[in-house]
Amino acid sequence: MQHRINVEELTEEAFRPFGKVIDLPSAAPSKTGDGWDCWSYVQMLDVDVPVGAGLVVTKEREFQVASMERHVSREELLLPFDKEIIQPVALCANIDDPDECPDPLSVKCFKIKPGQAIILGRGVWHSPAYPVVGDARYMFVIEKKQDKFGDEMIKPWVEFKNGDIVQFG
Ligand SMILES: NC(=O)N[C@@H](O)C(=O)O
Repeated sequence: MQHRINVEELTEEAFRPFGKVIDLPSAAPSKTGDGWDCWSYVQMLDVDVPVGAGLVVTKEREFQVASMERHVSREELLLPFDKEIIQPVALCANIDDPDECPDPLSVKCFKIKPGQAIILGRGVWHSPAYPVVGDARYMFVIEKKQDKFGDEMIKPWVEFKNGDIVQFG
């Protein structure tokens, strides 16, 4: 079955079931200087071992997703470099179930603009992000450790229940 959903703007409230949002706070900066304002800490990444960074060049392609991965033991910070990206996510129903499949009915797609970032919660299903237009580059930061169900395998992708497909736009 095919499902069709709209891409949503990234807001703290809409993204809450999937993790945390990093964006400029409306509150006054905690530090300022000559020509700069600083807010810290705007968000926390919960880790217990060193983190590593990965880079993805994501290429223009059809807006549809059939499978996702998840990291049940680790949060993941993710941010676009140069251009807007779209991040599909799905709810984690049971973080202790190694055989869980992502539920296509829980999928949401969020637009992340340069200057914004997300921290995916542990176990939250996600596909690689998509570029809005053309090709784009994004970075992710995650603990360098084995995940509980071994999602460092070569092929961590799990198809949606019943082989469903989610299209977005
Ligand atoms: N988010 C993304 O594109 N990739 C990471 O989740 C990863 O583990 O490779």
